[in-house]
Amino acid sequence: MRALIIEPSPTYQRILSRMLESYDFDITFVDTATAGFRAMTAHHFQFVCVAMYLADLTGIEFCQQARTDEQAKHLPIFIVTSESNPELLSSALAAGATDIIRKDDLPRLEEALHSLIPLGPFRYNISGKALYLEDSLTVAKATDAKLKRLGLSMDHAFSIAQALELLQHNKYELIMTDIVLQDNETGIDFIRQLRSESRFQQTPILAVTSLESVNRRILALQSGANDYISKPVLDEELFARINNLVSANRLVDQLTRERQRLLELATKDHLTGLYNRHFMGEVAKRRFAEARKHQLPLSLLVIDIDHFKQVNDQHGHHIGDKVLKRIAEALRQQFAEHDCIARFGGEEFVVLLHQQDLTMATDKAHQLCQLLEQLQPEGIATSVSIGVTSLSSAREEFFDEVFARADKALYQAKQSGRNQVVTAS
Ligand SMILES: Nc1nc2c(ncn2[C@@H]2O[C@H](COP(=O)(O)OP(=O)(O)OP(=O)(O)O)[C@@H](O)[C@H]2O)c(=O)[nH]1
Repeated sequence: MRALIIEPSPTYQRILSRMLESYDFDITFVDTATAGFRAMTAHHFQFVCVAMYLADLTGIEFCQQARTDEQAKHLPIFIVTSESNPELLSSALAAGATDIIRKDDLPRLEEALHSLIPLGPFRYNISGKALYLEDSLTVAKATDAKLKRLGLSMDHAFSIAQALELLQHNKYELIMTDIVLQDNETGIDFIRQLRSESRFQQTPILAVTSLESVNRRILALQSGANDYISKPVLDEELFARINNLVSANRLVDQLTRERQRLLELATKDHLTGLYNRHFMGEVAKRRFAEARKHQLPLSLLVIDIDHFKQVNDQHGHHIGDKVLKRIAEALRQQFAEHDCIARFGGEEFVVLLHQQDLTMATDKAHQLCQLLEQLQPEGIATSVSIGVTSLSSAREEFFDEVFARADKALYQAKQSGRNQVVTAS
């Protein structure tokens, strides 16, 4: 990594040198624009800092001249100055300076370098794999080398079929596609195909288009590409666009995971992973309304472990927890996904049986009672008592009322000796 500093003041040369030394730059110091141009012909620099006033040119004139040279057209050039005259500063930007760094605000140079220079100490924080659909092996190889410098390894596909095959077996941080492909295929078809599948809805897609094809670029974006880059591809632009795409996608991933975590915390019981009482209340509201509206059956089981206090007392709370988890697992296996199962508290569980009438619900309750009697979680003989009821079709009922009826049935099951089902209509 080479940097060029064109600075006549030895003091500022020292200050800049000290500031950049931790970044392991190979720095060339010169004190005139002429010497600067000479150095730029001899070496390739990653960026240049130039003072505003030099013996031969101003920093503004230096920028103007540098920008006429093809090699230095896109080179980051920072004018480092004590000047604060806004007109002077805006003419520096107009002349092609990348940024103006005030001498009393030098840390801004570091910030600017972080966003501009993709290599060395300023390497983007990217890793993983990219897929590139490109029918030219030469272009693909050159891109592979560039992506390696960014920290991405690249798989290359010549055709859409090959790309889709690779996507079956690999996870990619980024998908790049050329727009014009061989055999009447286009990158637009590929992008549309990807976006039609839910698993690729969020994957960042970068379209690679030729400079003049504005319509294709628009079509690529309309088809679902997140961004495009035009050929001939400039390294710095490619790095910046990829970095933006991959970082934004990671942020979305992170937020999605966090949202999922918060949702779990709010809706699930932390010990068993079953829904909690609050969530069951919310689901019940919707299911009750739906059942009333369409005259559908709906039933409720209230399940309570018998003499659970003895399990805790004889085997310890820790084993009691394991028993609760094992019973929760059995409930999950026993009921369908659309039946809402919740731990209501302590050793009590509630199941909302979707579109099942009282007879069906009672059968299920009996099966469950037998299953749990045989389960012997942690080698401990356990049983449950179950109260069953259904939503009345004759009159409007709400959850609390139906729950109270099932709970009363459960109480009767306990009173009648436990390990049994009582049905209330
Ligand atoms: N291990 C464990 N025990 C719990 C938890 N929540 C509640 N309990 C225990 O569950 C037991 C419930 O006892 P009781 O309400 O007397 O009921 P029971 O012993 O099951 O008797 P019956 O319901 O009448 O058959 C108490 O000992 C509580 O401490 C929990 O999260 N983990």
